[in-house]
Amino acid sequence: MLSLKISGLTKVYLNGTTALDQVSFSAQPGEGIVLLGANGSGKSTLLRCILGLETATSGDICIGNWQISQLNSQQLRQMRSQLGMVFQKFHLVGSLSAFHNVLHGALGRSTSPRYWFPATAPEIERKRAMECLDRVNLTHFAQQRADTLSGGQQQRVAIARTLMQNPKLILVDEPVASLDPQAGKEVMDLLWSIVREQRLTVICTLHQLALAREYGDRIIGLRDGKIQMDTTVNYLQDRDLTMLYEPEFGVRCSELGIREIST
Ligand SMILES: Nc1ncnc2c1ncn2[C@@H]1O[C@H](COP(=O)(O)OP(=O)(O)OP(=O)(O)O)[C@@H](O)[C@H]1O
Repeated sequence: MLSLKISGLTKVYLNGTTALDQVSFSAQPGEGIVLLGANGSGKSTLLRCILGLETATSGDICIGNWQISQLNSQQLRQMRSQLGMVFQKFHLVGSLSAFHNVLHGALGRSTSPRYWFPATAPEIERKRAMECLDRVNLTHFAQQRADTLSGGQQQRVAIARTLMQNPKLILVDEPVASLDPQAGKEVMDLLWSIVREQRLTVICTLHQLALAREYGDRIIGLRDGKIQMDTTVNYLQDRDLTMLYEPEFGVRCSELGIREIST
């Protein structure tokens, strides 16, 4: 379990775009945060800064005892090995089996070539990979090529690969954007039950407001790189959601599943 503290984080890209503007918040161990915001509001930039893939223009990020701006590249790699990442597009190696993809989750622990192949990986890692596949209910698909699995199954393999890392904090970027509603719900149920049982800290970007309401303990909304709202789901107001998405983006509230505001 890791805590996360973001203080005054600002990111201005070289072309002058301010993607994040004085973003500050903390996440406690075991907290499930859903990050909302229209396209271009800064969600991916925030995740990339947390991963140390983008350098902040100012401000800082502390993950556990690591202060990201102070880390050298070796320390950054060490820090990243504690973070799991689940992406919209799965990022599996399609020609490899589900099992082999999951095994690759152990590569953060060792760069030894032994870890690259199922035949040479240590027995303990192979056993763990099967346990991770079992946790996502894919034991029977272990030897199947990843690119022959359905989208929902591929996302479950990606979750198993993340589990293989033994992450303390998980960053999830639109995990169900390429899935149909049923598969998306199954993936979210699975992901959140794992997060709960392991008390992982999770930050998950979503575009589906119904899912955000269902799964987020806490919802942080970004607009134009600024935090527009930070609230627990019980206190989430339709008005707050409207402020995130309207009016500049021209999205009708009803299309987003937000009730129209009567005032
Ligand atoms: N490498 C980059 N160089 C310049 N500008 C960038 C770069 N990456 C992102 N931006 C800009 O930063 C802003 C925030 O982008 P970001 O991708 O973080 O938003 P987002 O909320 O993740 O959007 P989406 O929901 O569409 O994924 C946008 O205006 C985007 O055009």
